[in-house]
Amino acid sequence: MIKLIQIKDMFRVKKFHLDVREGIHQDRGVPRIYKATGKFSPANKIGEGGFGTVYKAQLENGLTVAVKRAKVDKYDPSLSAVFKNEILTLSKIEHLNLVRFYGYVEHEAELIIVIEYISNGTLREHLDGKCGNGLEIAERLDIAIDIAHAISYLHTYTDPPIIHRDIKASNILLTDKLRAKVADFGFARLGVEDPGTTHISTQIKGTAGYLDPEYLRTYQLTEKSDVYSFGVLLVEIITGRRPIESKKRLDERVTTRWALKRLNDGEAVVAMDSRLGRSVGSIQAVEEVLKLARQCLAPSRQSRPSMRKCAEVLWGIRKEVREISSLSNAASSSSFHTANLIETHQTKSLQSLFGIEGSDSLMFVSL
Ligand SMILES: Nc1ncnc2c1ncn2[C@@H]1O[C@H](COP(=O)(O)OP(=O)(O)OP(=O)(O)O)[C@@H](O)[C@H]1O
Repeated sequence: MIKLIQIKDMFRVKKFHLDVREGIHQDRGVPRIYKATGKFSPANKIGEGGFGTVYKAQLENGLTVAVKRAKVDKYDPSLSAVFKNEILTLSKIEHLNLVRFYGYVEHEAELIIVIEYISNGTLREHLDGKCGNGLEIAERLDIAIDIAHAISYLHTYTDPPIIHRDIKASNILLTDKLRAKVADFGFARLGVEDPGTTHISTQIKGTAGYLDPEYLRTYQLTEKSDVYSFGVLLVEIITGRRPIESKKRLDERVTTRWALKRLNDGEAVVAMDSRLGRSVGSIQAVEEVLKLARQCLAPSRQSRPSMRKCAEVLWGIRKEVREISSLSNAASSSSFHTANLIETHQTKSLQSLFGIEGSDSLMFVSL
């Protein structure tokens, strides 16, 4: 029988470790996953990553899930290592803005992870216009805040902290209500447990364009490497561009460098995604988000804010945008009111001038 670890069970870490140590040889789990995915039918395929293929599946109990099937290669054990790492990390976490883990199957050559199915594509697909109707500034801010909450949770509220190491727009899944869920924990690492230690020394993992230069140089990994990637992601959210745009002019190829130059030259609006509506609120938000990105992208990790601080700054920006938009709504409705008053006044004056009354007079005025 497929082992679908219930959410409440996932926190019995001891039980999970036992499962991992002994392995779960669920010979009957595989047929059930075969059935749920239509024998891994291409029609049910929803994505392909470097380490496996993702399928949409319907379990017997009616639950729709995403099934990630590892590309198991006996000559390349690193593939299954990435998968097992993802299982281990997913089993330790639960947060509204992280993709939910249901269970896994390991049997002979099959290694399968069963996770929550998120229906609305990735953030990158939305920014590319392949999904959805284009994201407005308020939606982009909400998404950035959701991601900041998810990473803050990983850094602050798990013990030991978890460093994701692959924060990028294609790893952010969106729900129908445009809530963001961080996915893909294949590269995640447990952070330092000992308060006297500042970093972990480890080989470089991640995606080009999002990688912390200090980690690249020193092989020292801390939570601040995720903060750096989050800074790249913020620039991506604001500009709509990918971190590396190889077809652009030389000075525009590295998006963070180009966007921060625009910010430093006092023309942040130039870096704003052309699909974003221009308003006082959105332009101000773009500038403020780029300022936060600039801090996240500081060359030295000590100068970067914590993810918690990033979330707080983003809350402040969202609050300002809401205030500006409600003020401008109030102003436009009050100017509408004033215009109405003027028109009524003019109507009355004209009525008295021409000695006419009723709806004809209104027609006359509107002519
Ligand atoms: N839980 C899910 N619900 C819906 N779609 C998903 C889910 N997980 C992944 N996908 C889809 O499958 C694609 C591949 O996901 P996967 O995590 O395997 O790789 P990736 O992050 O795109 O690439 P890589 O692992 O090489 O960085 C995603 O881009 C997404 O479109």
